[in-house]
Amino acid sequence: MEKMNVDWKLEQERVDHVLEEIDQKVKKLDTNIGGLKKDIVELRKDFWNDITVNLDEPDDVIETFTSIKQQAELIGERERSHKQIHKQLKTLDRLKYSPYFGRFDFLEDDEKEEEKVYIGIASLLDGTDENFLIYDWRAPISSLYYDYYPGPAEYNTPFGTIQGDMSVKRQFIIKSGEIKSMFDTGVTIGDEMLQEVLGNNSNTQMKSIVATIQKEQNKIIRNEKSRYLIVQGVAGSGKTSAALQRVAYLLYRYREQLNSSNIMLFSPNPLFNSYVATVLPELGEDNMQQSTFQEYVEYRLGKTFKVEDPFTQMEFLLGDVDHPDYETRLTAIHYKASIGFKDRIDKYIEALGTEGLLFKNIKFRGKIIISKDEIKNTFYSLDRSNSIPNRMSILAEWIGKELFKIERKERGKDWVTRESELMDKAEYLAFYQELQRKRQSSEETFDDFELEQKLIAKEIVRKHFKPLKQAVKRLEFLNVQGVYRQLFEGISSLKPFEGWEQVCRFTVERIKKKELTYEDATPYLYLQDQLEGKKSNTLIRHLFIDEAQDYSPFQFEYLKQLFSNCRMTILGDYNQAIYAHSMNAPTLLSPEIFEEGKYERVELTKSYRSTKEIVEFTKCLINGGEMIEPFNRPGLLPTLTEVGNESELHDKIVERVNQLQDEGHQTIAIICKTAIESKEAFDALQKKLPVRVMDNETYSFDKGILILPAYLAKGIEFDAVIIYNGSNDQYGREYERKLFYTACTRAMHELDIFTIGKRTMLMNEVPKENYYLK
Ligand SMILES: Nc1ncnc2c1ncn2[C@@H]1O[C@H](COP(=O)(O)OP(=O)(O)OP(=O)(O)O)[C@@H](O)[C@H]1O
Repeated sequence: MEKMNVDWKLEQERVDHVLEEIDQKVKKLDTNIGGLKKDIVELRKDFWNDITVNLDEPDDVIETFTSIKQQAELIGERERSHKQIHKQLKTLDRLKYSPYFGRFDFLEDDEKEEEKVYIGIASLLDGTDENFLIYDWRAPISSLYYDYYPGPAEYNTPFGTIQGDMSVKRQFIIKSGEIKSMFDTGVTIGDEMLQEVLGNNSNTQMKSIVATIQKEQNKIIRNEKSRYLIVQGVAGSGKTSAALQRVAYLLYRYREQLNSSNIMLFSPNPLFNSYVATVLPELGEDNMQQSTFQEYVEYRLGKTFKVEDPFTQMEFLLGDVDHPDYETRLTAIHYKASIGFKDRIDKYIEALGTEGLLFKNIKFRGKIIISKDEIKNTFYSLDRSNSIPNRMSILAEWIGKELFKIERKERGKDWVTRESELMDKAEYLAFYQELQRKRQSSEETFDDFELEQKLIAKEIVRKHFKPLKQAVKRLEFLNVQGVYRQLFEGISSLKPFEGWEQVCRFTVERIKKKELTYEDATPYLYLQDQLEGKKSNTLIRHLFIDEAQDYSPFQFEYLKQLFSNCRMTILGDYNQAIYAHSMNAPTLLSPEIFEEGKYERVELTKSYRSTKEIVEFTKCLINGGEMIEPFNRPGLLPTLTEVGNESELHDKIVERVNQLQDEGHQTIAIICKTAIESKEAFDALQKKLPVRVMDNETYSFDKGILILPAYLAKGIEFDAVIIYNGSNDQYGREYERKLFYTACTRAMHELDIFTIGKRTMLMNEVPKENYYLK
């Protein structure tokens, strides 16, 4: 105890010293930034004064141009430095609040002196710029902190492995420059600290976990070897957290080659996007690009179709089982997600190289000017050794030329004369100015009125042809819709399975109505891109896919093509595979869909989110749950309350919510099965509680009482979770097991299940002592 007090005093003195150093740095930077700001303001003010503008002779023009360029570069450079310093100041500000969270002492083999390594969210050098007062948590040496306990230890650097011996390993909680707690730790870092962090109330925004990264998570964060890193992690095991720290790590490790615009995160819904948006800025990094697969689909197909989103698909499948299309859809969803369907499309594409492509007539002013047959004949007359996309671009060029011929002929037509007469003053003036401009840059002379009329005609026709030409460039003459439909219309009459006819009928009917189901979106885009030869995205160099169990093998093939040079970090949990296509079928998490030797797979089995009691309960809800290991944070048993009717249900929920709030819980989620049930719950509860309902249009959430369907709660956590109606009527099918599990695992501290009538059979395997029957 005595020693600890002395240590504490010494450590606080060091913190004070570091804070002084930070202050010195801030002062220095403040002076620099002040000077820079003044420079920029003055440079901007004098921009034109310092430039010699002379446009008389070509040489002078070049000189003027160079002078402008130089001046602009000068400002640009100052502005970049300004931004840089601004960023440094922000980081120093964070360090000032909490300079570091860990320390270990390391004696490198063959060295005499032990180094005391302090770890924080950024590196800090002392006044001589030689010694590290703080090491960035991402520096090579810092990995020792996450990977070893005192004893022999080693770490990798770009120049080789360094070996040595670690002695002290210490953790700190420092707030406002004051050490609040300090522990010497052993095997795992931060049992005490984790207890403290995890015991806190949940937040509406995810937090960074740098101070308490666990060894197995560190493996994910620092992995550099494989093209595809697959992480199967149980609910609450820190997959999303590890993914975000990994983004920060990559940005640090490859800071010369990589910036935040080269990294993209695909997340399950827009709400999740905002939930994770603060983690990287908290670590002093810019956020990566974020999107959802659906956003991409909408961007590509939203103008052509009413595209169904995955939530609507889910509502359908969770809803009326007796719907006449129910079984057909289920079959279609499974098949269209599979590699079998992709193979079929690949064969189809091969055949399309010889026959079967469909085109659209090109019309101008209501008349066909190039017919679809003409286009088709031209396409199939092209050398077949060229790929379809190559032939498509040759075809587009041919159409472009044909259009130009037609365009020229149109100029003399009556409609053009009429239009030129109808031109209003403003339009005419615009044309006239354009002509003047052309006159300056052209050899032609325009004295003649007739010539001017001709040019006006040319401009009018050009204007009308412009959208047509642009559409041709976008290959819109190809009838992708028809080609896709044809797949289900008997051209390839091979029946892959029983019930295929119904799937065909259903698909064609939908497409005719300009509707595209979610399961059709990926195959449709795949087919389109294969025919058109879409270039893959080269900007994104690292793609993160969270909730990867929601992606089908077909989607993965598609993503691989879309991001062909990209590394991928793929994270998910097969026990949370709640979409129909991923149930009892391979998903993006399944090793068999990856090429041997190209991927690495990491498993996380420890759950950090929920109390031990909640994890012991939820692990019994799924098959194979034995391997889930709770982090040892004690709490109360989950409860089960059976009631007789809805009004009793609402009374009990109100009572419980009030109690939870009194206990200090700030985010309380009432989780329903579907959006429809959420709406009903909201209507009933809103008179009695300040509740908010969330749907797939909700982009962020605040603390309080929330009602939402389980599929929207994915990836997110709450202090307390109330299952709205966990009865056997609601969750009576095997199909709903993973949904129920996902809902229950959102709880950090408290889980209460209410049921009208008999509880769900999905709880059959849960031992009675794992919950409290009210
Ligand atoms: N090493 C850690 N230190 C502190 N907190 C952690 C750590 N690992 C995970 N957590 C916490 O556990 C909770 C769950 O983490 P996260 O959401 O990243 O898990 P997940 O595996 O993505 O979960 P799910 O699949 O259920 O959505 C979060 O509150 C996170 O902050």
